[in-house]
Amino acid sequence: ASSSTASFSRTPATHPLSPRRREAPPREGAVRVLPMGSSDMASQPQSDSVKVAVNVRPLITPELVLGCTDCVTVTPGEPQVQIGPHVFTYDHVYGSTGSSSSLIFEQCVYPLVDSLFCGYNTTVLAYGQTGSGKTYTMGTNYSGESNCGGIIPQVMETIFKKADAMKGDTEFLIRVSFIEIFKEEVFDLLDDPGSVAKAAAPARVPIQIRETANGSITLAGVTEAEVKSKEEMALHLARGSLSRATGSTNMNSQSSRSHAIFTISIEQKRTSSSASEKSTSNEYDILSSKFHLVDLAGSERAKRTGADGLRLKEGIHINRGLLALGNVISALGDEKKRKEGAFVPYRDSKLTRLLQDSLGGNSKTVMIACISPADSNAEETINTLKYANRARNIQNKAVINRDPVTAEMQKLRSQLEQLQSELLFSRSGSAALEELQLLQQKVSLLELKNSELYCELKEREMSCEQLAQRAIATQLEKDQLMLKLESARNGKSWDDIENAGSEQDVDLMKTYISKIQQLEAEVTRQKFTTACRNGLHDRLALDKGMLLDDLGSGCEVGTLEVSSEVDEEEKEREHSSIQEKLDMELQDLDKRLQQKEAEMKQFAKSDTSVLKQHYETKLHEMEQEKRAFQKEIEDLRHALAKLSSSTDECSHKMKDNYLQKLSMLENQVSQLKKKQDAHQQLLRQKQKSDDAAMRLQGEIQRIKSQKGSTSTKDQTRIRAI
Ligand SMILES: Nc1ncnc2c1ncn2[C@@H]1O[C@H](COP(=O)(O)OP(=O)(O)OP(=O)(O)O)[C@@H](O)[C@H]1O
Repeated sequence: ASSSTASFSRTPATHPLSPRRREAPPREGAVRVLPMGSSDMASQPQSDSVKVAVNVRPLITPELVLGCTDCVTVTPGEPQVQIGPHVFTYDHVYGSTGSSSSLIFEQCVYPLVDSLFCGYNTTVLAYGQTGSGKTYTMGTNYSGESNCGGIIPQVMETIFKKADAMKGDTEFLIRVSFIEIFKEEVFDLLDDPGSVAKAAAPARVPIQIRETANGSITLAGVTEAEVKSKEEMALHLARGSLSRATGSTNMNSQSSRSHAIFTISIEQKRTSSSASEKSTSNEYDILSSKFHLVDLAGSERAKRTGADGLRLKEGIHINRGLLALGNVISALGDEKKRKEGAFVPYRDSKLTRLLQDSLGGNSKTVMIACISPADSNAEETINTLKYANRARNIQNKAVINRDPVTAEMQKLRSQLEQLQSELLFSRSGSAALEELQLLQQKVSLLELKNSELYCELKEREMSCEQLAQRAIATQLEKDQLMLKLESARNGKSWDDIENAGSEQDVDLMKTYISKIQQLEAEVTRQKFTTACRNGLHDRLALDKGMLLDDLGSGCEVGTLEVSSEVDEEEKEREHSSIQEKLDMELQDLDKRLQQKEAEMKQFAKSDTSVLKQHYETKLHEMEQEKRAFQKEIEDLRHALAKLSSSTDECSHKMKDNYLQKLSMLENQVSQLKKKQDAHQQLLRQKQKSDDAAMRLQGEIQRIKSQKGSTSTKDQTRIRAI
């Protein structure tokens, strides 16, 4: 981890991978930034409105215990939320019978990761009242569990997947920082490795916010830890989450008392080796971009949170920061004010200063408004929805962040080359100079075309990837529906069917589907290779025919005979090199087939009957356990019902105890149910994957025999030639 000046600026710091890297001073110092108008180094700003999604969490146990009812309605098939007489429309709505919450990442955040790799700054911001599910949605309270489903863990995974895929021609430098704004002071959550103990909090030194001459915001001395893997990044997230200030209130037993910003910085340098690539890569040389993942503290009312003393003070600071944020959103979201160029009060709080670029600046931003559906929270929910609605009008101006020093160097270098060649050719006459200029024009046109094609290629690659993801999702949905249908046919009740399918199963299904897709793609590729090779042989045969025709057409002149001999020799050489190539291709094919076969064997190796027996015993045990828990729950509910009529202190305490125990038991039962369903799904999945493996094995067998026959044909043809 390095301690440096982190930039929240509109443009990047100098890339450490650049040829002449400027070392940043250890704690503070101005980062060289590119003026917004420099069009040769930064691309034209993309006007982009802030996208807003609403996530409605389910009613949680404390709300159910209090007898709250659901007062939020999502219009089917529309990103629209209704609460009382108010109707709001957003870019997306999730939860409470809107789209499934698991789609948030895919639809809202995945495109931002793509933009991050194209050099844009990006932000995801979770906003909402206390206890509305911001931390849950963002996954900020990450404890190291691999499958917690929050946005940040998924972002981490996707970033490293993409970086791995681009490793061939791009060098990456990935860093993370994690800060919190607690009582209007900024603290570094990665600063102290042992900062788990909250008692150490007073010793923490707040970080200063600095503003450079051109208005960019930096954090002096914040830890920017370089990470090489998803696991390393996750470790920093988990460590920072532990250090974050949380406390218990009546509204949330684990309430975040600070605004947290987890920032992933990516610096990429293309390392294209071929000369043609180099000529077009100038513009893509070094890109620096940042992904801010913001989990705000929730707005709260002291009356409802029951906060006093320290908690009350924290609450006041939280509300003050959120009020300032609300004012900024209002100023930016009001079209009339924006057109009049009204003042935006970014400087009113540290939160708004740090989010200056995310709201109305150089960033592509998605805001996720989290709401509770409980009628007791209706007033706060309406407020959140109103703010979210206003945020949709905010216009950002995102630019691709290129490293300014490298871009400047590149420009100077090409100027120098131009001048040198002009000087050289001015000495050898004006005709040569004209010719040179024509050639230069041609070259720059070709370079332009090349870079356009490169961009198009990248876009196509991205859309291909997205399509593949969509295909997996659709297949998954189809499989789930088939499972449900099967369950319905087996006489399962609708409730059981609806509740079946834990996240674990969904993941397992995803893995199988993508594996099957991979194998199918491999099979198609091999078919294609065989077809290409056959085409090549046909062409070779044709060539040979033409050659014989040429020879037989009576070349009487001696010189012609000589040239034919030379031609023949050349063709022979060509053919033998093609033969070598084909041999290598065949060997490669053989190797691949062996690999696939080994994979298939592995796939089919596990003994279904033993597995089945194991799972069935497990299922039986779980059923027993679940029944015992359910009985206990029933008993507790009876006891509770009896106690609810009495008002004395002792019964009150007992009631509290029972409630606690009840929610604990409910939790255990739901865990067990999930496990049980997971086991059942595993059994079904095993069967399915066996079928798929069989199918693929058949396919491979077919290719093998095809390969055998084509290889004999190859040999015969080549021998004939
Ligand atoms: N989608 C969801 N499904 C199930 N439970 C949820 C969901 N979202 C939130 N919860 C539960 O609601 C409670 C409050 O969530 P969380 O702590 O994320 O709220 P918050 O908005 O971050 O609150 P605060 O602002 O006080 O920190 C937690 O117990 C969490 O497990």
